[in-house]
Order: sequence, then C-alpha cells, then structure tokens
Amino acid sequence: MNLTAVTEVNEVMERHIEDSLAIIPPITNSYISHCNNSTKNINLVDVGSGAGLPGLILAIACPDWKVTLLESMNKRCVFLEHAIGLTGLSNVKVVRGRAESLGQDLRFREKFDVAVARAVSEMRILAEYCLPLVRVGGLFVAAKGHDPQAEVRNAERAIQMMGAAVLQLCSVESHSPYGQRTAIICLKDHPTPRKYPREPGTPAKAPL
Ligand SMILES: C[S@@+](CC[C@H](N)C(=O)[O-])C[C@H]1O[C@@H](n2cnc3c(N)ncnc32)[C@H](O)[C@@H]1O
Repeated sequence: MNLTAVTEVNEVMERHIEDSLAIIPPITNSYISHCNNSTKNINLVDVGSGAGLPGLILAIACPDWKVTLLESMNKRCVFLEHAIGLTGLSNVKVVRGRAESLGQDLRFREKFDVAVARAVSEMRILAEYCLPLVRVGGLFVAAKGHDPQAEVRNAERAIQMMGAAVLQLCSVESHSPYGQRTAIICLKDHPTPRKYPREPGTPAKAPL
C-alpha cells in the first residue's frame, strides 16, 4: 500500500513505533501542567495519520484515550480500518477528510482536547490544520526534528491567529535514527476566528 518506505521490523519499531510512543510524556506532562485536567479520557485527533502514526500507537498505549485518526486519502483510511479491526481496539476511529473541512464542521471544530501531527507539513500550515479542531484550553502537539526553532519563528503569527501560543519545545527521548526529536507544544487560549481554516488547499498554497 506504499504506506512507508521502511519494511524491516526492527526499523519500523525504531523509526515509527518508538518515535510515536516518545510523544506521550510531553503530551501528558503539558496536559497536567497547563490544562488542569487528569490525563484520563483525553479526546485526541491525529491529523494526517497516514499509516496510523502516531495516533494508532497512542490508542494502543493509552487505552483510556479516545483517538480519531484523520486522513484525507481513501486507501490509507482503508488500511487504518483494517488495522483497527485486527487489533480489536474500541477507543479509536477513522475519519476520512481534509483537516480544513473538518475544522469548519461543527461536529469536529473545537471538540478535541489534543491535536497531534507528525510529518504532515510545516508548522505555520499545521497550525491552520490542527488548532481549529482543538477546544479552548487544549493542546496542539507537533512532532518535529531536531531544529524546530526556525519553524516556530515562522509560525508564531499563524499560531496566534488561530487563538494559541507556543508553550514550549520539548526534547523527546527517542532512539530514532532521525536523530534528536522535538515536540512543539501549543496551548489554545482563545477560540479560532470563524474564517479559519480556509478552504481545502488554501493553507498549503498561501500559508499565513
Ligand atoms: C507524510 S504522511 C505522514 C503520515 C504519518 N503522520 C506519519 O508520521 O508517518 C502525511 C499524511 O497526511 C495526510 N494529509 C496531508 N494533508 C492533509 C490534510 N489537509 N488533511 C488530512 N490529511 C492530510 C496525507 O494523505 C498523508 O497520509
């Protein structure tokens, strides 16, 4: 299905599974410190989930979380449904669609405690994909490479326009051969203005 270039089991474990698991501590630590909430029953959306990374792994590791895998490509959604069927997980579901459309859909807009994204886009585009889905008082966590400062500088205005601010950049414990990984954590403190996200395709063509 051309879901990943990595086919060796050990490499899948390091590059994908461990790397996905590594963002759990930054999520839970920030949630406890800034959202004044227990980390039980977190309602999380993984935007651009692809092969289920990190969302499917988070659903397995955190059975009391409710996870939505948001993915625009049909064949990847078919794979995700198949994988969920095989694992028998009941705390995860797949939604096929574009983040820009779901962000304007009142069933999803500002309904999630946490949005995560890994390897989907640069931060200023991701902010417009992810933050409209996050409730006020919730978090957006982007899994990034070792030098995310420039991306954050570029994205600061977009993040603020979506009603959020960067809380911190957390170095992530991972043995990933990608090298040092960072979780960029944003806290949403205001509602996202109604005009965002813009039409599907617009955030990528004309980043804020
Ligand atoms: C490079 S893959 C990364 C997948 C996975 N998160 C990972 O870490 O391996 C990016 C995925 O995001 C999806 N995607 C890109 N833009 C999207 C959007 N606007 N809304 C929903 N999904 C999107 C693509 O279809 C693709 O499956």
